[in-house]
This record gives sequence, structure tokens and C-alpha cells, in this order.
Amino acid sequence: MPKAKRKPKKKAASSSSDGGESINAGVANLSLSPLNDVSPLLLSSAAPKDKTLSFTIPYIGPISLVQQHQSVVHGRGLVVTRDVSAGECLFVIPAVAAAPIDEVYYRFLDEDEEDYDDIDDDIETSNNDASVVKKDGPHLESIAEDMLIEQIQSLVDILDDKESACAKEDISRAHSLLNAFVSQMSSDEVPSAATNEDLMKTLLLSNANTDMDKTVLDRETMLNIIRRNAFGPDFHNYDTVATCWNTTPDGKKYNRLLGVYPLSAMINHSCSPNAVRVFGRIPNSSSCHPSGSEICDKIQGREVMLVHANKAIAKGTEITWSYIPPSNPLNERREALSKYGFTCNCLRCVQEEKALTASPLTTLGDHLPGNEASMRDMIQTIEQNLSCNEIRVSYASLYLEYFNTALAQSDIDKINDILKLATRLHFSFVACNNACTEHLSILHMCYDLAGVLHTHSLQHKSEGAMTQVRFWTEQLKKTVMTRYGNLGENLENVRALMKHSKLVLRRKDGWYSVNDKFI
Ligand SMILES: C[S@@+](CC[C@H](N)C(=O)[O-])C[C@H]1O[C@@H](n2cnc3c(N)ncnc32)[C@H](O)[C@@H]1O
Repeated sequence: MPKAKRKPKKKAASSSSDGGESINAGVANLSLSPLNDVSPLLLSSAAPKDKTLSFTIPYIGPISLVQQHQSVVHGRGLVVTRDVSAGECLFVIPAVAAAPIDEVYYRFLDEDEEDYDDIDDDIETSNNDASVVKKDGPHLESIAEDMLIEQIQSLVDILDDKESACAKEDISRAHSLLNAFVSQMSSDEVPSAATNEDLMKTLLLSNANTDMDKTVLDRETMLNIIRRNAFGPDFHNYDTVATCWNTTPDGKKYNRLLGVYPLSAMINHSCSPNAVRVFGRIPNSSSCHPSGSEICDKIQGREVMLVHANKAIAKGTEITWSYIPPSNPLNERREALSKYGFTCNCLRCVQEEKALTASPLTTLGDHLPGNEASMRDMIQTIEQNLSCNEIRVSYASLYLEYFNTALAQSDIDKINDILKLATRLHFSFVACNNACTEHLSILHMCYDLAGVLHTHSLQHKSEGAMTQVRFWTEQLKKTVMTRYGNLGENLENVRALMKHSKLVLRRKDGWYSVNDKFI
């Protein structure tokens, strides 16, 4: 199915001077009660089985927002306020505004196609039934964006209606949203206003009673900000979600489509980051204990972003994550990041540049897609001439492609060979990009292959491969717990999460490598 591609979402540079402080003030106002464990949020919409677990949302952990700080790579950024260990939760926040999945789903199924004709030029019709119109990814994306704008508009109306007794939480969300938007505008674009409410009205209300003859944040500007800052679907792009919704009777298995998270927009990029984010839904139960119970009612059933450290972070160090899929070579990452308006000079980029310059092979030749021998040649070149963690991680997609092709006609020698290569790749991921999507893919594959070797050894009464199985179980468990939190140290939870990530990552045609989106 041909797709009209949207530009990747871009995070904008921000030169506003007041946005950071306002958001900082917002953070200070949030509840700071001790967090025991939020990881059950990831597992189901039901209440956690363990009644002793409690958590506080929003949870703001050992982080602080700083501006023009020596340890921050650019502008504002988040730093940790104490030493943090791998897997520790840094913060958990709900979206300030989000496209509610249920409503998007029903609108997706019901919406009159003509409304989206302008952006949707390749609607697929079913071969069997010409009356069934199948809608595609761009169509779905525009529904999600429309709904997000509606949400934003309803928050704005809250500020416009001073008489109404709005919930404290809604007003604070509206202020957060304002800060998020203002922070994405340059200072000369931001009109002067006496109060936040006036500024919000000036920026967003079409009937604003202000001196401005037109709203500054019109629909197009708002869409631009959303596209640069909102977080879209994880694991999947809009096309895969649309396909699932078109083909599965009860296809509404996705939790979240598009949300704005102002605090997260303060995080700068690194190709070798120290943080990773996942999403979960707050259970519809009374088991969350926010500082105000009014907030608790409001956030039940809502999606939250959970951010964990993926390695140990020393006090005062900046928190970073990757804006782009991390397992691309240096030149491709640079090109992708140029759209965000900067060149990354993180340690991984520097090391990779050094390795490529020092080697007689400054570039690696193209491999023939699907050709096992040519992929193997390229991997051999890497292993013999350029072997370092950074290079290996940067060619992880090639390794994955090779593994998938080679495993299609697997024999035991090949499996052993692949496990050896994958072991090196695993440790390179631990060093450069611990617990990212591709890392989990590799680990699931190794775990499965160790199982195959073990079965083979039992059948052939050769030496058991149990040590391999134990090793990969431990590696997988550790990585899952880093990515998704400590899961209450509950092995059942870890298993459930491992099952979940395997389901998402395993495809009919092999292990999944992320091309245009990342999680
Ligand atoms: C989401 S914002 C991050 C917060 C930003 N520092 C601020 O002050 O608003 C993204 C912008 O920060 C800058 N940025 C992020 N990571 C960077 C990096 N590694 N090197 C240089 N600039 C970076 C870029 O201007 C990018 O468009």
C-alpha cells in the first residue's frame, strides 16, 4: 500500500526566556511523595495485584531543570540531582493534552472520507467489497492531530471562562500547555501580556478580546508545534495502526496515539543516551495515591510517560535520549538530526568518526538487500577492521537483517555463529544504547536461539547448552527491568513484560528493526 509520508516529528529549538522558569515552577508544584513502584502501570489497566504497591502521579524524581548550564549540551535541559542507578525511574507524567484513543478509533471508523481528501490521496478500497473504504496512516494522523487541537482548544476555553469553577488540575494543565507552546516560539514572536491568562487568550482564542487582530497561534502554527513536540505511536507508525484497525474486528489494541508532554520536551538529544521512555496507562482503581485525591480521579485510565535511566548516571549529569532511531550509521544520523537544526557531538558520534577516519575503509559498501553472502561480507569488514561498540551499534539494522536472512535456512553451525556475533552486538548496545528497541530484539532472538541449541543438545545427547539459556535469560530480564522499571522485583511481572515486548518485536519475517520510528 503506497503511503503519503509525513515529515518526522521534529523538536524545535527554543529561545524563549520565560518558558523554562515557568515549567520549573510547574515542576516544583507537583507532588513529590516517595515513589515505591509505578511499573505495574505498564502491565494492565486493572489494579496491581500487589495491594502494598502505591505510586504518585505525576512523579518527579531526582531531576532538575537547568538553563545554560555547563553540563547541558544546549539551552535548557534536565540534570539528575543525585547519583542514579540503571533502571531507576526519573519521572512519570501524564500528557498535558492527548488524542484520546477511543474517540480517535471511532472517528477513524466513522469519519466521512471527504473531510480528509486533501491530505489523503491514496485511500485503499477493498478488492472484495467496493463499499468498504479503508483508511490509511496519514488519514489517521490527521484525525489524531485534529483531536489534539480540540483538546487544546478546550483547555484554552477553561482559561477564558473565569467564572467557572474549573478543577485545579485542568487549570494547571492549561498553564502547562501555554508554557509548552510559548517555549517553542522565539522571544520576538511572543506577544506581551499582563498575565498568563491574557497571553493564552492572545495566542489561542480566535475571538480574543485583545488588541491583536489575529491569533498568533492559528491552526497551522499549532499543528507545526504539535508535529515537532508531540509523541506519536510507539513501536508502530500510523500506517500499521491504520492497517490493524482496518483489518481486525476488535483492532483497538493501541493505548495512545498522540500526546504533548512539556517536561519531556526539555530533554536534549544524544546518540548514546542515558534515559529511555515507555508509556503506560493508569489503572482504573483506587490504588494510586496522589497528593490530592481530586487529581487521582482525573488521571485514572489516562496514559502516562515513564522515563527510566538506562545506565548509571552521576549527580549533575544531563539526562538525554535519542530523537532518532539509534542504530543508524553516523552519516544517516547526522542527516536525520539536521532536520532538528543541530549536529550531534556526543561521545558515540566522536568515537565513530574517529574509528571511520582511522580505518583505511572510510565508508562501507552497500550490501545487496536480502543477499546473505553480501551482508555477511559487510559484517566481516566491520568485525575485522572497524570493530568497536559504536560502529557495531550503528550497523545493528544490517546485523538484524543478516540474522533474519541467515536464520531462514538455519543449521546448528549457523546458529552458533549468529549467537557469537549477537553476543558482541548485545554488549555494544549495553555500552552505547542500553535497553533500546533493537537491543531488546537482539536479546529475544538470542534467548530463542539458546533454547534451540539446548533442545538440539538434548536430542543429540551432546553437552547441554543450559549455561547459554541461563545467560540469555538473565541478560533479557535485566534489560527489560532497566527499560520498564524494576517491576516490583516481581518475576511474574517481568515475564509478562518480556512476553509483551516479544509479541511486539517478533514478526512473521523475523525480528523487528525500527526504521522510521523508535520507542
Ligand atoms: C526538545 S528541545 C530540547 C530542549 C532545548 N534545549 C530547549 O532549551 O528548549 C530540542 C532542541 O534542543 C537543541 N538540542 C537538543 N539536543 C541537542 C544536542 N545534542 N546538541 C545541540 N543542540 C541540541 C536543538 O536545538 C533542538 O531542536
